[in-house]
Order: sequence, then C-alpha cells, then structure tokens
Amino acid sequence: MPNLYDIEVKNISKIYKKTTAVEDISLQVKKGEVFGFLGPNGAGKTTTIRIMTGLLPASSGCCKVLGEEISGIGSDFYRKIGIVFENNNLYMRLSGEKNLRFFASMYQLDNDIVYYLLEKFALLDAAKRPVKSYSKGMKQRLLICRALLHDPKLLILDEPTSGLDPMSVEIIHQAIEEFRNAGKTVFLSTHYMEEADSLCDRLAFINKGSLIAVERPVVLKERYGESYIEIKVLLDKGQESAEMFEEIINQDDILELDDNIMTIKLSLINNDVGLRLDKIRSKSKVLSIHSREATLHDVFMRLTTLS
Ligand SMILES: Nc1ncnc2c1ncn2[C@@H]1O[C@H](COP(=O)(O)OP(=O)(O)OP(=O)(O)O)[C@@H](O)[C@H]1O
Repeated sequence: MPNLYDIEVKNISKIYKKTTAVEDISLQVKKGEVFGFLGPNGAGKTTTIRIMTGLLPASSGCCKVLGEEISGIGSDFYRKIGIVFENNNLYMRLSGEKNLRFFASMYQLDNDIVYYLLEKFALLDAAKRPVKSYSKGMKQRLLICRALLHDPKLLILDEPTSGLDPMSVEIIHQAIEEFRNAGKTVFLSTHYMEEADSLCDRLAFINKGSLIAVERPVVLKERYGESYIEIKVLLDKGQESAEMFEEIINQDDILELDDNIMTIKLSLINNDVGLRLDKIRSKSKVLSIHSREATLHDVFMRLTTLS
C-alpha cells in the first residue's frame, strides 16, 4: 500500500541538560498538504524541524521523512527535500546569481533553473549584486530559490516570512501555493496566524515543547475560537446599563461601558442571538452591529493559556 505520509514523527523528545525542548511529539504530515506548525517563541518548533531533517539527534523517539528513517539517512536524502531555516547561510560577498549557480553545480543542474527562479522570485534585476547588499526579504527569497533549485518533493520552512516586507511575503506565499498545487508537501513553521489560516490545510499547535492540537484551521476555530455579534448602543445620561440588559445578557456575553456607549458582545455559542438582538434594539439606540468571526489568534491564545 502506498505511504500516505511524507513526514511521520513518533514520540520524539529532546532534552538538554536543564531544558526539555521537545516532549513526546507525534505527528503525521500527509502527502500534498501544507502543514502549519505554530507556537510561541521557545515552544520547540526549530528543535522539532532540526530533528526531522536529521540535523539534530532526538533524545528519544523516531521519525520518517519521505519513507526514510531519519537515523539512517545519507546525503541523497537532502536531494529530495528543500529546507529554509531562519538563520541565513548565504555567501554574502557573492551575487545572488553566483550563490544559486554554485548550488546548481553541486546538483549538476544547468543554469536555466537559476534564471527561472531568480525571475519568479523577482530577483533578476539584483542578480549580479552581492547578497550583502540585499534587503532581508530579498535574502529570504534567495534562500527559498536555493531550496527549490533541485525540485524537491518536500519543502520545510522555518518561519519563512518573519519580519519581511509585504511584497516578499506575497511572493513567498504564492510559491508555497504553487508548490502545493503541484501535489507536493510543505511543512511550514510560523508565528503568523493569518498566514497559517490562509495557507495551511492542517495545523499543529506546540507549546512548552508539547503538541496541544492538530486539526484543520476551520475545526480549530469552531472548537476553540469565539464568534460573536458586537453591538454598540448609546445610553441616555444616568441610564442604568446593567439593569437595562439584565434579562438579555448571559454568562457567555460581554458588556463594556465607555462613557455613555455600551458595547455588547453576544456570544454565538447560544442560538437565540437574533431574538436577543431584537430586544436590545427595542430598548436602546443601536449605533452599530458587527459580526466577528473566530480567528486563529483566539485559538492560539486559548490553547497556549490553557496548556
Ligand atoms: N542547544 C540548546 N541548548 C539548550 N537549550 C536549547 C538549545 N536549543 C534550544 N534550546 C531551548 O529549547 C527550547 C525550544 O527552542 P526552539 O528554538 O526549538 O523553539 P522555537 O519554537 O523554534 O522558538 P523561536 O520561535 O523563538 O525560534 C527553548 O527553551 C530553547 O531555549
């Protein structure tokens, strides 16, 4: 039976002298999906990725990538995957073009792919300039070009858009989508919730070295996020707000008073919201009504404070 997964991590832990960086993590990444790996600073994302790519031995547990046991990989393994880490290890004095040509020659590739990628990542005009003159976004785009040179089956990106300009972010996002559309797999570690929400088919949240949830973004938002209707009403001077809304508000809702403007957040957990909204309208002067969808940020806050 063909293997459904490009990455299979089983019970990996990494313990340094005083720190448990990663504790008993298991996850599976399906072929052809963009899998997001989210967690706060120091959660264990980079450690997990370094173990998964054979750059750091685990203290315990095992891991298979593209069907190969990581403990037994040879140099051939790195021809099948593309990796981009946060720290940039480009040759600063060489031009962008020479950096890519050097790696292309290592893989015995001709130079057409170099120019194709430079153009695709909007680096052709700067191709002959030394990399030390590149902006952070340009360096990051060049790193991704380098990771794609040998046409890998799996792309592993550690915070690829962290602190970048919007144009670089857009180009990198498009490249990730194209890679997925070609049926290939992306493992994406990120801090950015919107990025994870828009790009990832499934997400894993990690906190303090442990995995706390693995699901599709929509399921996580339904399960842990908060959707509500926000209503702003104008109160007359001296009007007693708590009394006024006593019958309408329940424990899942929020009331906030700022001067004589009351903000009411009606939780969508309850299904009588329409009825209660009508009651609010009949009792007070409504200034605005907005619905607020649950976001991955809510999920992240909830999961990281719970664990
Ligand atoms: N070589 C090391 N020796 C000791 N502790 C380490 C070492 N490398 C990482 N750690 C610790 O392990 C934990 C996880 O670190 P890791 O870099 O994997 O987190 P991260 O989620 O990638 O964070 P960030 O988003 O800040 O890069 C942290 O507490 C870190 O200080």
